[in-house]
Amino acid sequence: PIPPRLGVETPHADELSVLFNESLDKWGIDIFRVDQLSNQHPLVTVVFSIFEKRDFLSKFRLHPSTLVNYFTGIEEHYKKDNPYHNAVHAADVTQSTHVLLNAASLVNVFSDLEILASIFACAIHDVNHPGVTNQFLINTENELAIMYNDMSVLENHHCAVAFKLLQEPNCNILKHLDDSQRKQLRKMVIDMVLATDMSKHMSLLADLKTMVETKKVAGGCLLKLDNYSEKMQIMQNMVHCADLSNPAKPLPLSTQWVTRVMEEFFNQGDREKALGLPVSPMCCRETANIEKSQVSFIDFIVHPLWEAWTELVHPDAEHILSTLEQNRDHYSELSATREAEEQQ
Ligand SMILES: COc1ccc(/C(C)=N/OCCC(=O)N2CCOCC2)cc1OC1CCCC1
Ligand SMILES: [Mg+2]
Ligand SMILES: [Zn+2]
Repeated sequence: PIPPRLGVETPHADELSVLFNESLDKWGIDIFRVDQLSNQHPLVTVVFSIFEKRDFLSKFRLHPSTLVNYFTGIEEHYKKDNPYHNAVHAADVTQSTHVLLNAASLVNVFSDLEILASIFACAIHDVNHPGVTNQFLINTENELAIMYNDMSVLENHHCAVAFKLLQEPNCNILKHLDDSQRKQLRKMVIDMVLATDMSKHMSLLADLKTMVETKKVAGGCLLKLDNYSEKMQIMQNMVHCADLSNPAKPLPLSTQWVTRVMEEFFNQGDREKALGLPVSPMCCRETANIEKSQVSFIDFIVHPLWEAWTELVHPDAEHILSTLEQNRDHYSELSATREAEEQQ
């Protein structure tokens, strides 16, 4: 059967293709609307449309039905009842990275294979996420923590599931890549997905800052990226930025992500309480201060990262950084009024 032009069968195909024509390359596309219009296949349609737009089907001789088959399998392995870590988040991170790759100062920096690897990594980066953190899996001696010896447990699992699925019948989208390309892609995808483990955040950011400093010295051109590790550093930070981009999106999108991530945290807190385990930070639905947590998350993690990224790709990400700063002030004002109310 010939796959539909958007990769998915939906009664809203016309509306969805208008939305993509207008906003697939834009920061702040309403990814929740993509989820609705695509009949709850946001990841398949986002990946398929980005690959079409970048002409990857012909560049890498990807077969449309194999592509739809594989990413439908991946999408099905994202747990629909996770409030946050579901296929909509994967579609969001994938589309966000697609936009970041279009920065003027990144043109000609990455090869087509590196771009394919980045988009692929985003699409699979949280596949089969159980809706709890690495720490929870470690504390409960979950079979995944035993399997991966407590090291980047979730991120190792996401990679393994994604590459195992490639071996299913009619799923091998990389069939027509040569062995060297396939080996390079596999290594790049693993390097990027493992870098989405929040425990790597501080070292990733430190390296990014160093690169920005030296780049400034080297007259600001990014073309100096000749070795693998420097290029991979940029790709890892790009995917990490996309993974932490919720607070830098237009407020109506950002607030929906906050509600979803808190719901997932609170579910974990409920389970920790039921197991007699100490409840993790921000996971107690009785005591959590949602706005306050977002303000510190932005101040200590997200803003420093986006500040460094914005400097690296100056001036292409200025509007993203200013949206982040506006949103931060919004949460800060909300948290102040909430505190004032609680005083009365
Ligand atoms: C929209 O809000 C958030 C979005 C993303 C994240 C994080 C930390 N993403 O990190 C990458 C994925 C990851 O490793 N996680 C996923 C979340 O749980 C920890 C492990 C945290 C967010 O808000 C938190 C912090 C302040 C109140 C709740
Ligand atoms: Mg993750
Ligand atoms: Zn993620």
